[in-house]
Amino acid sequence: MAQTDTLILASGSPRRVELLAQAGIEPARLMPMDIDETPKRSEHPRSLARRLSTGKAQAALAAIKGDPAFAGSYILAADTVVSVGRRILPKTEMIDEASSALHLLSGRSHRVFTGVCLITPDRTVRQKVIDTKVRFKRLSTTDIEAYLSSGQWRGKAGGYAIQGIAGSFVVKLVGSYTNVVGLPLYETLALLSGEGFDVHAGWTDA
Ligand SMILES: Cc1cn([C@H]2C[C@H](O)[C@@H](COP(=O)(O)OP(=O)(O)OP(=O)(O)O)O2)c(=O)[nH]c1=O
Repeated sequence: MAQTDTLILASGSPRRVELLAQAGIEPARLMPMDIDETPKRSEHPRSLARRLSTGKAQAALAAIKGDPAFAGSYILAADTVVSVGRRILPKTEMIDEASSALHLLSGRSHRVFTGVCLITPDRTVRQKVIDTKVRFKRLSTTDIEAYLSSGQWRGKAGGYAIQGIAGSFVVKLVGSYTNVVGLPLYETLALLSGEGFDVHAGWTDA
């Protein structure tokens, strides 16, 4: 069975590292991949999450190609997309983007799609997209202004982080919580163990 020392996480997201650690998995290498995340015209959020997670994993594969140090490595990547209907919300880097996203999310349901892609040592490509339905309470002006000043929206799909203050906005969640944070743990571990990775290797007392 493969061990943790063969896992490359093609991500710079601290949340994804934390989520894997939560499941006792510590990647041997972090390889953030900078790819163009612009959605195609009228691209469905599910297809965008699939395409970007696969793109990140393939970019990491290209980066290690031919390097004997990485022979036998597994590459894991993910991409999280938030949508209201067919409308894809941006990963917010500017406060006005976050403000528009929060106004749009207020008092309604939205969906969070996370694509997960695993490339195995024999270069098999496995991918899944998991979606979670989330309903926010109606956000007051004070809620939104206070959230914006918290800065927790920075670098987050849809302008919020459910694992922080925005957890208090959620009136209903149907599906995987970890999927919203950025990596659906149940499905990711199933993918890894299904491809021969020993997901229990790190389940020792901390
Ligand atoms: C919706 C939501 C997103 N997020 C984060 C997860 C991701 O880090 C980010 C979505 O952007 P992504 O492009 O999926 O990931 P990233 O750019 O942060 O990292 P990388 O591409 O290197 O893997 O939003 C939360 O932390 N909490 C949430 O509730």
